[in-house]
Amino acid sequence: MGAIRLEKVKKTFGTLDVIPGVDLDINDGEFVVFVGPSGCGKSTLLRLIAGLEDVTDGKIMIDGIDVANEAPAKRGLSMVFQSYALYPHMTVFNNIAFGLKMAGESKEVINEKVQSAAKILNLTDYLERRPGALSGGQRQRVAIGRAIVRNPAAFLFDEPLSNLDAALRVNMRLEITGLHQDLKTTMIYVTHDQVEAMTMADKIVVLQAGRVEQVGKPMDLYSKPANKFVAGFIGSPKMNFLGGELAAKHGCHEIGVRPEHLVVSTESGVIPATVKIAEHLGAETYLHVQSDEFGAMTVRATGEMPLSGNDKIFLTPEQDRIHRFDAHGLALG
Ligand SMILES: Nc1ncnc2c1ncn2[C@@H]1O[C@H](COP(=O)(O)OP(=O)(O)OP(=O)(O)O)[C@@H](O)[C@H]1O
Repeated sequence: MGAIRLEKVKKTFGTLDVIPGVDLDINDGEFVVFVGPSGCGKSTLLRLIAGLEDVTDGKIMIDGIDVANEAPAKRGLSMVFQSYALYPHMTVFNNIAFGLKMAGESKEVINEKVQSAAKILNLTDYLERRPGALSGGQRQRVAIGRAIVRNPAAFLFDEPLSNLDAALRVNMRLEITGLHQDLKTTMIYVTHDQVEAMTMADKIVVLQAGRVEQVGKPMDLYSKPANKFVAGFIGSPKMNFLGGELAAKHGCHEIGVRPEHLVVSTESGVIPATVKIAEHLGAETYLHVQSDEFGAMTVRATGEMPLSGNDKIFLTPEQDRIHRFDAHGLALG
């Protein structure tokens, strides 16, 4: 089991109100991603769940029991850190086995669990090496192995991939998603990278300044963001926000149009613009353009797009892809 519920969880550091009050339900077996900009409180929220920080107020329920005042070891959760936190003088086997040895497990049980985790993580050939002789991705897998053998109610990941290079990050992302599919254990994953959130999560929790801005499935946040913050944070490149008469025509303060929802024409359209930079990626092209009325905008076009700097173009938002926002930045239905 691994259902986690936060009830009015608050955290202050001295006079700093980092988490003013969060309510959240995480279902057993769910992959939940906490995402938000630097300093929004996502690591703090994870550390509160893990018990590495004490709550100022509120309840942390794991399978119906409030663990807010329990020691970390009593919560049945396993945390995987960005820094791996491996013991450099121990072999991979002993690093993975460490927690089990401390818990007084028998040699047979330890061997069986370590071998089984090593198999899942493709580490069988590396069990006798020390962490210094491993790649970053392999070290990360050892850290995950150490979490797996404890058979936790939930795995907690704190930006586990941010020390890895871009290609390895994509690989490890797939490995962790695959691991979740195999183990079906609750996972809470903290990242500032909305691409990781979109690709890995069953459920995304978008945080800003310690507040939950929106909770939902990745594609729901993409297609129905609750406000401008979520609209601008989820999706890449970022949504364009356009005010003025165009917004007034749609009965709102501002409209939001994603770069992939602007139709590009060299002949006619709603928004005249000048291409500043065209980034040709092969399958798609990012156009960074300037409009007299709306300023800098980004457009994502697919197919052949033989455009370059200073070309004059016209952009037309796809009607059914327009997001409408009021003066407070809240989405209008
Ligand atoms: N021990 C502490 N004492 C005082 N302030 C802290 C402490 N830990 C965190 N904070 C503050 O709480 C806020 C949230 O920090 P937190 O690390 O949770 O953010 P984050 O969203 O994980 O950011 P990042 O992506 O940069 O790690 C920040 O303003 C931070 O400076």
